Amino acid sequence: MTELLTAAQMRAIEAAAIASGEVTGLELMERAGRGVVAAIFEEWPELAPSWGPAPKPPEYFLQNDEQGLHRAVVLCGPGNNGGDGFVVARLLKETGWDVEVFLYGDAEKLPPDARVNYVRWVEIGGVQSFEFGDDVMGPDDLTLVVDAFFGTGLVRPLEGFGSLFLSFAEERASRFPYTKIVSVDLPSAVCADSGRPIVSESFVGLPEIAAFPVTHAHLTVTFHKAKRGHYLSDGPICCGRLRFVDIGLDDFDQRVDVGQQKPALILTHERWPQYPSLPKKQGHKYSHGHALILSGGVGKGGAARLAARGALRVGAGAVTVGCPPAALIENAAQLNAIMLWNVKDVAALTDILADDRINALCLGPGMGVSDESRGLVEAGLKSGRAIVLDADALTLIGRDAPLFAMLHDRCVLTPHAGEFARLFPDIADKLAAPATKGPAYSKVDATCEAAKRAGCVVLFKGPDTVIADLSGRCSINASVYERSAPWLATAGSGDVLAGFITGLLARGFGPMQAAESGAWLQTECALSFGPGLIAEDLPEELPKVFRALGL
Ligand SMILES: NC(=O)C1=CN([C@@H]2O[C@H](COP(=O)(O)OP(=O)(O)OC[C@H]3O[C@@H](n4cnc5c(N)ncnc54)[C@H](OP(=O)(O)O)[C@@H]3O)[C@@H](O)[C@H]2O)[C@@H](O)CC1
Ligand SMILES: [K+]
Repeated sequence: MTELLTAAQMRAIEAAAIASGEVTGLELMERAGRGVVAAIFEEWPELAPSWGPAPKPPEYFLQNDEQGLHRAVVLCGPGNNGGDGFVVARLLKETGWDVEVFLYGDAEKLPPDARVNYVRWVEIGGVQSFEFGDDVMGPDDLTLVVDAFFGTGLVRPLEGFGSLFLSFAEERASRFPYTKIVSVDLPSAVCADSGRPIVSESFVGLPEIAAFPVTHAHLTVTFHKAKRGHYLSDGPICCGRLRFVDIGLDDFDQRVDVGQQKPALILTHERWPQYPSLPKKQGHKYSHGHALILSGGVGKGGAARLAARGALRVGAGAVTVGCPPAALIENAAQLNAIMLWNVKDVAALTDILADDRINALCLGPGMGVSDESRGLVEAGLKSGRAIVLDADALTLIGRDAPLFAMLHDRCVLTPHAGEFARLFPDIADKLAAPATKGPAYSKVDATCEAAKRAGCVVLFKGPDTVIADLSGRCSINASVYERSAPWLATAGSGDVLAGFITGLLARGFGPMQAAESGAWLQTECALSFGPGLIAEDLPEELPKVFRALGL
């Protein structure tokens, strides 16, 4: 599990490192720029000089005989991101590249370290001036555009020639696939905390992110640790691929008070040793819990059956589908290892819940939004059991304040964006409002606020699934970059996720752990199966995923 930083946290870590006297800002900037160049050569070895993938010391570069090998345009902004750009420009030039640099800002006002690197650059190359009408990207042989306009300091929309330059770069890369765009730290115009483009009022109302002046990089190279914006919202689309450069700040993470806000964690393979309870080691079926999934009526049972299969595969000792009497035959024809009970009404459910071996419930998939369904949700909540509320149950809770008020700390809500907006309309409005200044309100902020209000775990679905509990703990299961699994967008995959979480609750996982693990496993199953996946495949892929995890 890795912590995702906000811009403020990154600044605090950098400040602590500099205050310690162990490193200077200038050294950090040099490491950053050097790391960007090394990452470019690792990403595209054909761009690397013949002596290897990483830059060698400058004195070596200056003697090389590979002049004019490639051409780069480096876009430098008015702060330290721009300073990194000057370092990159210098190193590329010393490697034998033709390099043109543009400065968006006033050289006299650059912060001290950026200013030093500006001066170092102008000793070996010029800073171009911009005239409207110029083709600033130059001849067609452009290999690389380095976007060093803004990083963690972005607070306002990019305007004037700054936004024009990004459009030029985008246009060039779209015409010539060999022209690569590399963003330093973050794609300029993307907010470090939210992943949302910071847009000017004049763009408000335009639906497409493509219409905004924002970099869609092929590669983004960031420093120390990922920022939230790399994983949230449009961040991943704008970053392209993401590489990390170690600039020697690890020792300072712990020495910094990163403020009141708890860190957001990104779910990774490393977390699995924390859940030793996942493999079954001993015990009989009921010692691994009994999950009850309520189903809809005739012809509406598919969603609950998918959830039940997910709960069983993830390891619940016993799983039962409860359905109205008319749907018993339909369900019986489809289920074997999963038990089937007649839950004809609220009284029947209350009777069943007298059996305290039933320790986890799943309500919502295919359930309908009738008064009867409302009664079942109320009975489920009253029982105090660990409970996953999905789909129709979320609709019911969203329109019924007394039901909402019954949510408790053993509940997990699993809304997609539409359901989230029905449950938390004011929070959804804040998230949907155009981000005109940074740091912008993020999906992490929205999910944490929702969890606090609901008093339980909220899992807000998407490629950037955010999971939060009422204590402020928050994690992101990102199905982006190397974990991108767009084929997960298939009917029923949400029902299986609800089933995974319910099964894990039955296994004794806490609500937050169950939600995190369920979401992570769902992506792993999708990645393991690959394109062509349908919801039924997800539970069947779990044994393979468990084997790969060594469970
Ligand atoms: N932290 C670290 O450890 C390391 C950080 N490093 C690098 O430093 C970068 C952060 O540098 P940074 O703080 O100077 O911010 P940056 O993004 O260059 O913005 C500069 C200033 O521009 C302004 N401004 C904002 N938006 C604007 C707009 N739309 N249009 C016009 N102006 C705008 C705003 O200033 P303001 O005008 O509000 O006073 C802002 O402060 C980081 O991303 C990384 O690349 C590395 O060197 C290695 C170690
Ligand atoms: K940038």
